[in-house]
Amino acid sequence: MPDTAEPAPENATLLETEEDGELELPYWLTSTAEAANTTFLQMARRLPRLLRDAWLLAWRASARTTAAVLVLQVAAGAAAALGLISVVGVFDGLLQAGPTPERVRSAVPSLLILIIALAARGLLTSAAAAAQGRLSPQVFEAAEMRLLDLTTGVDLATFDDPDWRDAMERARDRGIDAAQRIVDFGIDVFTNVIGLAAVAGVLAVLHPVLLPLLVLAALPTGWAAVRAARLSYRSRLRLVAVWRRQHMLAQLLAAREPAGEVRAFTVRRFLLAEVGRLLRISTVEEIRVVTRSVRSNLYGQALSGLLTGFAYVVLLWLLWTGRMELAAGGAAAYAINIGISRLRELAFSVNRVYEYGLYFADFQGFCELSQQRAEPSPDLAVPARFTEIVLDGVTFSYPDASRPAVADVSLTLRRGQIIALVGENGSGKSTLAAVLAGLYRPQQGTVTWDGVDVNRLHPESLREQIAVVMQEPTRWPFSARLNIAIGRHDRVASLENVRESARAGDAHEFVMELPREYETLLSRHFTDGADLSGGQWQRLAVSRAFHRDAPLLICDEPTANLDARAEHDVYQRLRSLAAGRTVVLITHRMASVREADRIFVLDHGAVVEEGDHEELMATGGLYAQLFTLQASAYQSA
Ligand SMILES: Nc1ncnc2c1ncn2[C@@H]1O[C@H](COP(=O)(O)OP(=O)(O)OP(=O)(O)O)[C@@H](O)[C@H]1O
Repeated sequence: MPDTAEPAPENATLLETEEDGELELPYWLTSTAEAANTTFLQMARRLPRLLRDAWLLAWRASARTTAAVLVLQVAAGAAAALGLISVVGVFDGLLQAGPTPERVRSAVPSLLILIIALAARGLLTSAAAAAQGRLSPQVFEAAEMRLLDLTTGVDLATFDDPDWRDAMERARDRGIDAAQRIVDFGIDVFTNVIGLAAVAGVLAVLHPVLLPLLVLAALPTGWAAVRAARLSYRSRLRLVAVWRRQHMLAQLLAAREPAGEVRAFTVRRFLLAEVGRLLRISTVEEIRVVTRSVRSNLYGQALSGLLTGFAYVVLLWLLWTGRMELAAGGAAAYAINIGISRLRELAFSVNRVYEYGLYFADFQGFCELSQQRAEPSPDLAVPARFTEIVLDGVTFSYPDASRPAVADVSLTLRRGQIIALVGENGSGKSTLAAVLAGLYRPQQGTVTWDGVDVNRLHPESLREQIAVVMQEPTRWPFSARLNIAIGRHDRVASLENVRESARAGDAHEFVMELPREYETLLSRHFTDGADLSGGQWQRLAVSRAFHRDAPLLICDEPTANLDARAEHDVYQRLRSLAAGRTVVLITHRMASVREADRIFVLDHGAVVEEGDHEELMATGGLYAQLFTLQASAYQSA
């Protein structure tokens, strides 16, 4: 076991030693790191932007509820101000000359206003809290939907871009939660600012010197709050990499798929130790940050306390020297008290806004990036049935790849043909199939459907015409029935339709043996869920493609996991299905390719041979070599 599994000493500030490369800021965090290494003033300038973004998010989630929260909070602030002003009237009444019953009587109207204002404030604050309670989950919902919408709206090649994937994972990890929190705390900031404005307004009316005194008393608390925010902001930034790694490992340890390997390779203790080490790092760091924040807060509060005391002394001096009425003095003391508690709450919510701002930046960064990468969607729709698809000089490279995966390929597919793509591993067959399926846009060359460039067609309308059996078909955690019917989810499918497709894909028999037949849930993650073998999943995928009933069927090794009999059956059906349709077949089983109308042999992304089986065998090239090799292997077996 590596020595990294040793628990860290309690007092070590592990993150400051930086011996572990993992704790250095990864390259993808550098821009956020710049944001964290900002001065006090720059931090202060960030606040309005964060609040504006929170406001936009809330407004998009529900304009009505957001407006309700704001109006109610402003009204509550106004009621609070009215309450404060009526305190002056109460003191005024009570402190005037004359017999006590007379004084009480003259204080009653103001007292009534005070009671009504306090009650109104209570009601308005509760209504605002209720509206905020409704808004918060709506923001979460909107943020999650926006993220998924943008994720699924980018073109497939973007998924191969590591920077985008990284941004996506960070946004998913904490970004959505941060979006919700930043709105919550943004509203709290607003609420406290309104409350404070009410207090400040009243103090300014009572005596102009009181307002600067309140601000002075607030400064140390504000300083402590921003300092604590900066400390935790920086520390979180440094911990993000550790958290992500710990989170990923913890998820792997709890997932079904790696559970077998975790045991078979006896890596349980090793992985637990690694998770423990990462947790320890963040625990030690968090304790360190909390200790320092508490210390700053203590200094801030103590100084604020002293300055508040000073404010009261000035107040007494104003009264003593007759510069202020006793009634106004009483109200001012009350207002200062409320103002200080408002300030404390404001500091807390500003702190939280900064904290969540870090993750919220991930969310927004990802949204911007994905909007730039969104798939273009021109209006032109594909004709219902095509006669010819032509690829002319098509070249496609993956992001950051040194050489193209498909290089200068020209070929023609006609309606009703079975086309086979063959070649060794990595020769570009799957990539070419994805280009044909309209999933990748070639950087050079054109793909035309009956003479129309696919770039001018709406991508979804193009894909409506295509059914694909992927090399690794998706195992949808739905019922067997829905796993097939999802091939045409927009069309109501009777069980009989689904059965027909299942028969065509050779899935019917095993589905009937499942505990609840077509209604069996195909996921072990749920109670009563069943799992299938690799070959059975593949048969379901073939059935799904049959069910899609599209004029172009692309099969990327549809039989790789099938036994010999199932493979034979599937190909027989593919052939009968090809009538009136075009089938593109990718397979390493050369015997299945034999009867294709046209065979294209790929090598390093380029088509090196083409023809039917006889023609290619006669040429004696790569195809003949591959075919003879496989045939002789079977014969000698
Ligand atoms: N998502 C990807 N990102 C980057 N490179 C990729 C990606 N997928 C494939 N490649 C590269 O593109 C080349 C062609 O791969 P492709 O999967 O098209 O080959 P193939 O002929 O289908 O292989 P196989 O027979 O193994 O399925 C390979 O060099 C591969 O490494």
